Amino acid sequence: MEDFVKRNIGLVAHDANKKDLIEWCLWNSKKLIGHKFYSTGTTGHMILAALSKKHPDVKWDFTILNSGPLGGDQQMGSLIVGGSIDYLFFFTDPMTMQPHDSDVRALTRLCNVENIVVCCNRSTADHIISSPLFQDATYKRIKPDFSSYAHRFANKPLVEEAVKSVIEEQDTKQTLEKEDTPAPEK
Ligand SMILES: O=C(CO)COP(=O)(O)O
Repeated sequence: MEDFVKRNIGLVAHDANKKDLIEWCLWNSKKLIGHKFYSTGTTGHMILAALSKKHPDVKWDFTILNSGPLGGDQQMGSLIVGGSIDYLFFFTDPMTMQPHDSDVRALTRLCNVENIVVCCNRSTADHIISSPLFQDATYKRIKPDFSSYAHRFANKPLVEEAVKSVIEEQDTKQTLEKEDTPAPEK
């Protein structure tokens, strides 16, 4: 038998998709045993309850974050950037505008920044969990190299130039402000 490869899996679903994700987890529950899970608040509590009911003897390893609209999506994003998540199963609702839409977009964007596996619907989730790569210890995701972006100001003359122009701009502004100030009455 192949060695078990423990994955770090994010689980999130919008309200209209929670039933779908719970069903999917139950359907794949045997394949999910032994992995580590991170989930937004409401989704996480519901999935953990369902899995615990189906497998009362299994000790599920769940870290439950805040509810999505209360910062949970951002916490998940932070975990992704920190390298703690390998897969994100995020069943999104295509029909309802979310109050935290900016967080949702930021979360999916960070998956692409880090090149982690992400899917937003059940069919794709089926394909991912059935992929041989899901249990292939030799597969290593390519971590995109953004070092040239991160260090774009590392060039010393460039930094000095930027700082100098900010200071000059401020000096000019202050001089103009002084000129505009009415002279104090005698
Ligand atoms: O809103 C969500 C994802 O954007 C999910 O949050 P909950 O799991 O707390 O419902």
